[in-house]
Amino acid sequence: MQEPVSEYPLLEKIESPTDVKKLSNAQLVELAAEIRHKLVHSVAKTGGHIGPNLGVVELTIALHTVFDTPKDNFVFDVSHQAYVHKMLTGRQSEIHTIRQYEGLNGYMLRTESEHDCYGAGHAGTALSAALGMATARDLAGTDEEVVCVAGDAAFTCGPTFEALNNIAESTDNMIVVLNDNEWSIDKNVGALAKYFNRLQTSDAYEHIHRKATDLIERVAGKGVRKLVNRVEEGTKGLFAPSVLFEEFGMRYYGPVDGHDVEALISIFQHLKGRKERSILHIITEKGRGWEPALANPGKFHGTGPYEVKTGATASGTPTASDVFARAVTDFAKEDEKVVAITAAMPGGTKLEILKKELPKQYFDVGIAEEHAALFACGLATKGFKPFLSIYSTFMQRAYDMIIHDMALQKLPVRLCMDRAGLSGDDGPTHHGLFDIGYLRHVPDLVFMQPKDEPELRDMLWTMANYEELPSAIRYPRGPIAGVPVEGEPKLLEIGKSEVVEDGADVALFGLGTLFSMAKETRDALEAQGISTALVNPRWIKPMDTTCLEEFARKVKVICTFEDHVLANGYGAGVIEHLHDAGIDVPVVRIGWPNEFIDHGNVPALRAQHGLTAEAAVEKVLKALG
Ligand SMILES: Cc1ncc(C[n+]2csc(CCOP(=O)(O)OP(=O)(O)O)c2C)c(N)n1
Ligand SMILES: CC(=O)[C@@H](O)[C@H](O)COP(=O)(O)O
Ligand SMILES: [Mg+2]
Repeated sequence: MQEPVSEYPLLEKIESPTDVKKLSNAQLVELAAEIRHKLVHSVAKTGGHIGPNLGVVELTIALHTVFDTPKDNFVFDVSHQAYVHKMLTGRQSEIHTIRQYEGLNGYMLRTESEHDCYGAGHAGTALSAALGMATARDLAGTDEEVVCVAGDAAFTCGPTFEALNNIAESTDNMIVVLNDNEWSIDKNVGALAKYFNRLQTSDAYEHIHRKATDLIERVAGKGVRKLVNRVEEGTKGLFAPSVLFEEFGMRYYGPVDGHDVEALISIFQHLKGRKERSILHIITEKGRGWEPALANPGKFHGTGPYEVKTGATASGTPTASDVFARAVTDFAKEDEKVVAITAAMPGGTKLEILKKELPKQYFDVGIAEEHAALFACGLATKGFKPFLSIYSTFMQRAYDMIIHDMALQKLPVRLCMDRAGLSGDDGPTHHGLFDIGYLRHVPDLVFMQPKDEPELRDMLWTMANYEELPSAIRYPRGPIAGVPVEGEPKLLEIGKSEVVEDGADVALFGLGTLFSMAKETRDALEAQGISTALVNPRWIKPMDTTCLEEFARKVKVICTFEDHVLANGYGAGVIEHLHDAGIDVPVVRIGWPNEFIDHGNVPALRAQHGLTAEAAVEKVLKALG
């Protein structure tokens, strides 16, 4: 019987980079087409970073054609664009499991493959890590190549510049690829982005680009030196980036077409073994090869499942981010002192709403969370009301500024931590499971979490009117409880919990997103004749100790619920306080173990780690004896 004709005849034979090296240039072009087709159709089902990965197909093929991982090291910045690398390093048959529970991680992961020399997920780490690897190689006297791939927005990130400043003093031999597609998640921002953009649109670039491409066609495979010297001569002095990077002690090559696999192979063959600090500036298209992503690079930077034909994605219940951005925009309409800041995430935080309606009160500072926090402090000293919206996990970058600049000076910056709690698909680099731990102990700061959408808006309104101290709020990825927001926001009393149901045997304190789980737990306990109180704590700090002590003196067991690790979380604070108050009541806690939680869908991970009403009932009954 005839073998079925494969859709991916070349890709299916790629079990390792060795197989890539066997292909002719023409076959590599064909392989690129197969990879794009596979990516578009597979990510359509799983969701993921389709746009960035479509932009690096030729780059990744060329890298694996010329260099030899795992001996040579590839360090990708963020590594959200490493799906192609995974496909070429023995994982193409598993790419349909990317970001799925117990499937491939959406980022590079040292424990997933020997070809993944460095994990990531947060931006701006690649140059420094690659520099450390290059320096280690020099000290060890080995000869592997270290290649760092960083996007244009990675160059808006502080650590990248810290590495650039240090590179010439650390190694003489490293290759950097600047993958310039003009996009971060939104259009890239800042002086350097404008600079790169001018470069790409200048006549000189067109001239050089044509010449470089013509030359490659004529001399590819022969004296590549001629080609690169010509490009180098052609660009030296013509383009500021070459001056900029040469000031950092790096030899600048480019800009060249990042989709011309033959040209890229020629240039990498030239760069390999030159033992110099080089930066190759390539120009790519985010979403290349799939019309919906090309038309909307922002939407398809990272997306849920979509229709291949149209790019249509499911529209769901309003998310916490929608409620946040709508509320802040409404406040800003009434008060010109209300401003909002994002660190390159206008889409994810939904501050694109404010950007559209009140652009003067909107700021995108690039992937620069530390700077964003300090920028907000400066605004607050002049009487402005800055809402700083940064994902919980990325707010970790601004930890020192929160203590040293905000709390110590009592500057009323409003910290809005989106994606607080388990974020799911992105895995341990993105779960917002540590922010209670890194804020609960900071003096002179108030910190809250809403149980539903209307309370989220009430809390934001309370923050807008609170000038005494910095304030922080945490809310999850997606909807909170799916409760519609109506009417006008209410001011809440700071430090005052909401007692939803009274009870004499057990008291449940369900913080924020897990309030609904606490409610479900109460129903199950009441069904067993156990009188159960249900409290919406609202405030992580100042904790409502009056309410807590009142129940602790009355009931037999207290159970806390939080979408956070248990170590140094909300429940830990409850235990600390009751201990200090000399009240000896058993406290059981529902929350994440103090481990890094894998990627996957939230219900499966909650079930795996005991964040369910059933588990809570079991813990309470056990404590009741
Ligand atoms: C510290 C940090 N802040 C924000 C993000 C969110 N983020 C992920 S990728 C990205 C944009 C990356 O743009 P670029 O480096 O140009 O790569 P491209 O996606 O364009 O290939 C951002 C802002 C992050 N991963 N890490
Ligand atoms: C790679 C990165 O850090 C972002 O693209 C992140 O994946 C966005 O997360 P959300 O999908 O939760 O907005
Ligand atoms: Mg980019």
